[in-house]
Amino acid sequence: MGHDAGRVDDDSAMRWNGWGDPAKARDLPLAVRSLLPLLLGRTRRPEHAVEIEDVRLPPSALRDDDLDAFRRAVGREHVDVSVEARVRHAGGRSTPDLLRRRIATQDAPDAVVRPADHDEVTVCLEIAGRAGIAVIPFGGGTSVVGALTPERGSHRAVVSLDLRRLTGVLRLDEVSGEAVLAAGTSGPEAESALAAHGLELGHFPQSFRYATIGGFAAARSSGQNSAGNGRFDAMVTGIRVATPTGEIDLGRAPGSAAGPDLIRVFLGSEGIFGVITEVRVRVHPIPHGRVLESWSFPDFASGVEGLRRIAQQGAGPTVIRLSDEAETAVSLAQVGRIGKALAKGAGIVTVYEGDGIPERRARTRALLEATGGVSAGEGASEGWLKGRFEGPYLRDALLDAGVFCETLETATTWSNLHALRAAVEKALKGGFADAGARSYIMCHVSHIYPTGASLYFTVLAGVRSDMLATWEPIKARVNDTIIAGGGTISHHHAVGRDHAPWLEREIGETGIRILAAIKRELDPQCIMNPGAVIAVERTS
Ligand SMILES: Cc1cc2nc3c(=O)[nH]c(=O)nc-3n(C[C@H](O)[C@H](O)[C@H](O)COP(=O)(O)OP(=O)(O)OC[C@H]3O[C@@H](n4cnc5c(N)ncnc54)[C@H](O)[C@@H]3O)c2cc1C
Repeated sequence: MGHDAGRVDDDSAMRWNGWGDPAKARDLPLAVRSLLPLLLGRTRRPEHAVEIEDVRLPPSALRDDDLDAFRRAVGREHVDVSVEARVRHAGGRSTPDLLRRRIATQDAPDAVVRPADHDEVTVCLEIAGRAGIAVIPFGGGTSVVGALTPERGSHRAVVSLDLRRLTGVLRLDEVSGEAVLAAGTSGPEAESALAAHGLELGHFPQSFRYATIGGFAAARSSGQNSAGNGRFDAMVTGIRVATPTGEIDLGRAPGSAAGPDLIRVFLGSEGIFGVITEVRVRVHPIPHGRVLESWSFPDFASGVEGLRRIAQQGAGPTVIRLSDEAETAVSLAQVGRIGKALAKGAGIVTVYEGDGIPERRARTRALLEATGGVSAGEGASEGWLKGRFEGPYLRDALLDAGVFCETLETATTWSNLHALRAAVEKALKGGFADAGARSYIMCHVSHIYPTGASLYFTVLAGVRSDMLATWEPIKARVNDTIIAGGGTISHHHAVGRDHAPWLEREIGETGIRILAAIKRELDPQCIMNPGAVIAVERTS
């Protein structure tokens, strides 16, 4: 399969204040522009966003001796205090992150430091520990939960430790189907290096082109092929981490009863315990053959029933994605067609890759037909496949046009899925209505398990006042609703700083104490990404 491979290891590959390839930035397509007034009423074009040259940052708080120490560790050219480098590492790619990039006065890390390997990472952590400098590991910079916000904690400065020089397949065991990948390897780099051996990892989040292997592990990512390949956690068989108090290298056997599984401690750790430098993953032969089929359901509920049966009976598509009526109506799943054709009901996209496609497809078809689905040919699935990494470009164009656009996600059991979806939708609609804004809420299910599924919401709103100030209380209300409604605070975007205040309500006070104790042991000075996942005051 083609993976749109390409190197993305230099900063300029990503638009500094938006998504993706700067050359692909574009205005809103006419069809979308005509649709918006119908959905949201009149919107107000915001002020022009600032250019990077006009951004004002506080001067770097690092001293010459700090910079010299980092330069000796990684090489002079790999320590950068320029405004451009600092701004490019000032946050992730959530809508609040992008809104913060649109104003002139910003905050940013005091320097960007780029180690080349595990040993250089270790030395950087030693320097930071001795000097009392906070460190934020930086992979692809695609976090959408505030995990890269330059928080200093109790420290005088913070550096962004950019890991994209740690690249490549470090070891390959073709007999066992395992590869050790350097943590800064991007999705396309990993797939093209494996493809040279006829192998595939098969992890394709929408951020695939920019996000890194270490970031997938640190944020417990889940990709579009999760129905076939599982979430990223499930692909990880080993991990190497540099922490401020020592190294840990885990995962010597495919199954083990040697105490609690410490690999899991680092999956989802978002840089708070140390820096993941290597990830061992299971790989499989590149699948040959791909079959696409789209389905139309009378409504979301019958589509969900089809998905539940597929998950519980192991029918076997590689990708399955169900859009609700609102998402189907505007063809959100097919980026090139958004707003062009208004469709009814709820649409499902299925993709099959690999062996045994005819049998897997026949099983899936039988289950979807039994729950009210009608096959709609390849069309919508082809459209989805073609545009599956392009959707985020649209958000920039919407923000430029004065339309608020953000996504959020959760997961719950099948029996609770409809209640949770309704509650989240109500919280979103109510929140925007209270702020005097019309909103359009869409939802899809794209990760399924025998016991439940994810819910992924895309929100558009005609916010006429300050977008960030309007969104923050609505997001808090939605988080409250998710926790009260039995959902997880994140199915795959992780915790970062945006969800941290809600984590305790999910894992309990004892859960937070366990995480804080691990952090105190590995990072006693709390230099590692302070304030992400657990509040700084819980770790001291
Ligand atoms: C448009 C868009 C679409 C997205 N689609 C998906 C999707 O489909 N599925 C999905 O799961 N997520 C998705 N995300 C979220 C994001 O891409 C994932 O969380 C991804 O795993 C982050 O990887 P990264 O390399 O960019 O990490 P970063 O954003 O750089 O970092 C994320 C967190 O991990 C830490 N970190 C990064 N690397 C390391 C390391 N080597 N060691 C220790 N800590 C580290 C950082 O400090 C930070 O706390 C999307 C984001 C965007 C903007």
